[in-house]
Amino acid sequence: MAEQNQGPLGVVHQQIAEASQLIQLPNTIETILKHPKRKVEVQFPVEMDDGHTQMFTGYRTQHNDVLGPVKGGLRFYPQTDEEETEALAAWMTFKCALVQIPHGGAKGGVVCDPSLLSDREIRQVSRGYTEALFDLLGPNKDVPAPDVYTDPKIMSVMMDTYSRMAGGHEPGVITGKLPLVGGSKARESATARGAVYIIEKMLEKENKRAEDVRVAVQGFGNAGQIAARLLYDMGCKIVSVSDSKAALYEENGLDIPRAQQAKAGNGLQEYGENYMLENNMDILYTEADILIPAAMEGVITEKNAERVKAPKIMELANGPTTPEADHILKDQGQQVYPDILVNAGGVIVSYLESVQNHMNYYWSEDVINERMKAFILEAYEQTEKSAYEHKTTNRNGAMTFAIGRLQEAMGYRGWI
Ligand SMILES: NC(=O)C1=CN([C@@H]2O[C@H](COP(=O)(O)OP(=O)(O)OC[C@H]3O[C@@H](n4cnc5c(N)ncnc54)[C@H](O)[C@@H]3O)[C@@H](O)[C@H]2O)C=CC1
Ligand SMILES: O=C(O)CCC(=O)C(=O)O
Repeated sequence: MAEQNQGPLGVVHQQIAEASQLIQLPNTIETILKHPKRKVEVQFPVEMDDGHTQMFTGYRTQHNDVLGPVKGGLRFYPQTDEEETEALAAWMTFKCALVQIPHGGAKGGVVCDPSLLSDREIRQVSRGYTEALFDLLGPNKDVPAPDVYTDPKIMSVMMDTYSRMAGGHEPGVITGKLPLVGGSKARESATARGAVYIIEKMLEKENKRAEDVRVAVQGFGNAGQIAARLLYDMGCKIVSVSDSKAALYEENGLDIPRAQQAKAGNGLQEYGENYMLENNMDILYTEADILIPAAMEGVITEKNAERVKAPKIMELANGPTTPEADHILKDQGQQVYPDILVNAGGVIVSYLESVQNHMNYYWSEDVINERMKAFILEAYEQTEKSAYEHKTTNRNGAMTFAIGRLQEAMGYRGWI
């Protein structure tokens, strides 16, 4: 049954309800999982380059900390709001539980369009947000990280602001920093690489060659662009890529290094007019073996799920598929690999970054990739095993496994 709220919060509540029903979860636990521990809205002033002062609004939701300090990204995005932040924080709780790292879930956002801000203004927004939330953050409380339109430079400035206020070096307060100031190697590519490890394993199980696999990737930022490049380097045919302004399509496979060059220049459209899809969203309906939504929430809904042709949908974005669309895709025989599994490489390496910060000793890229691979492939096996045992979808498989761990921890800690 569809819940009234069809935004991201309605989506995550429906996902919790479906999984809870499958494992006959006690009502109290389902209720706890539908309510964040804390959500805050902050307003802070920033002096703009022209001398005037502008107020900015920021959000942070700490969803559930039964497994450890809460953790989750921060987006600088004009349309971000309290509801989106709360939904994304809940997904972080289930993601961390699924991949078995000792963290709870959180998420944050600042309402702004960084493409309209100078570097100095972005830095001041990062400082203002950190100052406003200082009391709630900390290596053992809440550890933010990058998400949409935020990057390692922003994370480094936030770490600097927190450290100054705390009166000592505190690298573990935030992850996704630049390596020179305590960031982990391999964090920038981690979200995409985690998904690629799963795809490699899947191809191995199905006895398929990368060269025979056609992939479409929606979103050409940290997650999408790096995934497209890693899969291209592996030999897959990347038939379509898109960002917020343009979508490219080439039946025989795009030249991804050339697309990256175009993106770094004037935009994907620079790749060539002949390759442009008329409508950006048409990327979702291309003939591909794997569709990777890697941009925003709610792009596959009951309105367009019937048009999606790819037999496998790997959710590199958070929340791209609504529950109604999930049901349509299942009836059409398509498999959706859920966000809390597919994009977990990012938070796994973030966890490894905080471990390195606590030790003050840093590992090589190979060590980090190998450790992340072990975590994510274990979660992949658990997802399929749980889906098989409950005769259900991979999303419900992942959610029931994660909820089972949360339930057990709540019991041990005496919450229930
Ligand atoms: N950065 C990370 O470590 C992680 C990111 N994610 C998720 O991955 C998704 C993408 O995040 P990032 O790549 O980090 O952000 P990003 O800021 O690096 O890139 C976002 C990309 O999405 C594109 N985009 C925005 N609206 C679009 C639209 N309507 N159609 C097509 N493309 C559109 C933008 O043009 C840009 O290329 C988000 O859902 C995020 O929550 C999930 C786990 C970790
Ligand atoms: O790296 C992290 O801590 C969180 C990344 C994130 O925001 C996500 O997985 O959605």
